[in-house]
Amino acid sequence: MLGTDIAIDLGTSTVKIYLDGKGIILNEPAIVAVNVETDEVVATGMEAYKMVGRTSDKIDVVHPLCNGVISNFDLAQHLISTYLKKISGSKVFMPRVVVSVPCQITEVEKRAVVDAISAAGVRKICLIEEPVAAALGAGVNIATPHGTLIVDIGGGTTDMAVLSLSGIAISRSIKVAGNAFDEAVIKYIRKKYNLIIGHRTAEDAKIAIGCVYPRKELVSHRVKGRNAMNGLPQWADISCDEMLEALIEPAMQIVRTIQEMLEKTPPELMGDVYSDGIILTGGSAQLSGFDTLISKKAKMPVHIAQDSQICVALGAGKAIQFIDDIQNKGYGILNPLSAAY
Ligand SMILES: Nc1ncnc2c1ncn2[C@@H]1O[C@H](COP(=O)(O)OP(=O)(O)OP(=O)(O)O)[C@@H](O)[C@H]1O
Repeated sequence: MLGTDIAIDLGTSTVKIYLDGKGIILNEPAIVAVNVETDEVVATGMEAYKMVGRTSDKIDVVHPLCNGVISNFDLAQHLISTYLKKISGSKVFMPRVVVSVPCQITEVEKRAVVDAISAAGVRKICLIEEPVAAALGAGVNIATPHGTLIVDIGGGTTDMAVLSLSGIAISRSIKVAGNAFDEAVIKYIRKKYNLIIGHRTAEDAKIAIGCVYPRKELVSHRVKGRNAMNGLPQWADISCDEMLEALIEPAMQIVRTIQEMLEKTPPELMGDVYSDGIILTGGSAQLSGFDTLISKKAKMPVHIAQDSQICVALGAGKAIQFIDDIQNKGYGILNPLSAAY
């Protein structure tokens, strides 16, 4: 195991780890449960995820990453060390690491990622911007002289970029993605039914029947919670049309950002983008109708990448081959686009 290279997609919702030569070997929630009185970690990952909305006052379930960046340094460090120990077992493990980060994060935010991973004991760290990793993971041939528009819709952020031979021609990152959709469902159900539901219930409903474009199937989903007026248990059967009403606003924020980025895209690259279309990656790209909505509004074809939720981790894994390009002892941004030339 000593000398192994790995890639980490340190996401807001999930952490994925790619082992060189093996593929994705870990895909777990980015969640930690903490005892608020003793500050002791009581559960990590899937175990902590099962506790969401079901804990006593003594336990706090925390997401150490918020909107794609580290918001609780100690817990992020704990999360990373736990997962690295999990994949290495009892073997000595000093990997070189490629880690994906949202585009447009600050130097301080990058430093936090590097420090949190370094503390787990690694030999070298290289960062890769999420849209670049997503493109590689989606199987885009970056060695051709072609403009590609990639939109990664994750849990905390939506990162998008037009990639060209020299790297990222233009990019945008907004804090609207899966978590914002869950919040929108919670708000809608509270307003319409006076019903308070938890985050997990909202996420389950979104995955079960959520859509951002009218669906043909007439399915419904039961959500259970607490009446906001009398505090008694209550349920409601939610339809796809209601989910559409709840989710359309955050979805349109993403669409407007794509349109605004297209307006600023250099004209030479627009032709490629218009003929090839947009590639969607990330877990939230699977939300029903997202491809159709974007295609109608941007007036171009839209394709959802295969295994969209693990594209960034797969692409960061493919970028391991460029790790020797970064010579410095600290960290550097990997740019496989320019490395290909
Ligand atoms: N079938 C589905 N339909 C709709 N949303 C889904 C589906 N499957 C997963 N999701 C959503 O995808 C999101 C997680 O996606 P992903 O793993 O790409 O994000 P992340 O890497 O953790 O976050 P980020 O890149 O923003 O830091 C969650 O909000 C989850 O609810």
